[in-house]
Amino acid sequence: MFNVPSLNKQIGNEVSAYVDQLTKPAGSLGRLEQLVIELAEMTEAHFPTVTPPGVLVFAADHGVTKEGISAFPQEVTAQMVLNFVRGGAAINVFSKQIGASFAVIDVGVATDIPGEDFVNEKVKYGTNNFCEQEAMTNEEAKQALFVGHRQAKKMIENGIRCLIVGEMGIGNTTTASALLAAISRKPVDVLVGKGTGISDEMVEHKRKVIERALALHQPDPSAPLELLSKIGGLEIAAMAGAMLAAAEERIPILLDGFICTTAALVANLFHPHVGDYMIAGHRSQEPGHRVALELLGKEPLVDLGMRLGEGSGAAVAFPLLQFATNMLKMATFTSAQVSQGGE
Ligand SMILES: O=C(O)c1ccc[n+]([C@@H]2O[C@H](COP(=O)([O-])O)[C@@H](O)[C@H]2O)c1
Ligand SMILES: Cc1cc2nc[nH]c2cc1C
Repeated sequence: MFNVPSLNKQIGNEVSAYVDQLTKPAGSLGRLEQLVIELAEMTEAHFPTVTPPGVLVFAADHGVTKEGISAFPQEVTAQMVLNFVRGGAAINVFSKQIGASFAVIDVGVATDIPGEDFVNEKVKYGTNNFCEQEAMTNEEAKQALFVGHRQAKKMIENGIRCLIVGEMGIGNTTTASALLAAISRKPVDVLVGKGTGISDEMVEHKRKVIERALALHQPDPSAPLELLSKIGGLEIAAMAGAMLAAAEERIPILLDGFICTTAALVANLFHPHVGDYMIAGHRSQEPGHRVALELLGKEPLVDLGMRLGEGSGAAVAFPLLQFATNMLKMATFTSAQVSQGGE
């Protein structure tokens, strides 16, 4: 279904050798050196660039909110979409700062959203409550996946060089925790957290809600579309689709927090090479994020105690990618006539 190329390790080796010729002790720019090599392997460019970046925010609702698992009511999803449209959310401000193209996509908000400055690709008016029935049909999961795929392809055609995938969906830390429990086979209590800010008692209730859903559906991670249809979210499916599209086009993907990284794991179930095109932006406070990052084999660039979502943590980490690529503008020992050190 998806066609993701392998990394170009040869170009990586060539850039690695060039980085060692720059006027600095070998390895002294630390992780930034590794980053520019990874970006070269992804993009097949000796001088990779990540600008301009693009930010896609997928919004959808979750039937499981009926179980009382969030600190906020469901209508906040639609209200925040309007806030994104008007430019008032954190990701709007941060996107402007990093010069990103920005789009917000309704892939499954529970109500109709007035106005036109957003992409209306609604697949369904929110998922069903997965404690009682499947969240959506296989067909709906596939539709949502391809909404994300199309939106990312469009942004890439318009020239973005790095993709940030954000989300908005009240209840989606419950959905992401259920997906991660199915994928990692870890007990729910090590994954589940406070999301938007619930009490310890509510976290305990949230754990039971997720365990009920897992017992009902017995989801199998070797069948990712079924996994999404049983216990997924429409925005999570779309995020996975967007990541698959970016990897197909050799566009680096900068990951955000817990929900985004869970979507990344889902994308990896569709194609094992997608993860090669991902860089973890930040570590979210949600406990499951640590597990998701470990499973993906990624170490985040920053850890600022953030837990917002929307793509905000990735946007904050983005300038580090610019530092990494700009490193290649340094002089070499030869061009600057600086003596090289020995052993
Ligand atoms: O990205 C994260 O790590 C993250 C952690 C906690 C909460 N969120 C955001 O908060 C919402 C989900 O929280 P909740 O409590 O309603 O499940 C959703 O809109 C996410 O964007 C995001
Ligand atoms: C206000 C608010 C903003 C958000 N942005 C992403 N998730 C969110 C959840 C809430 C509640």
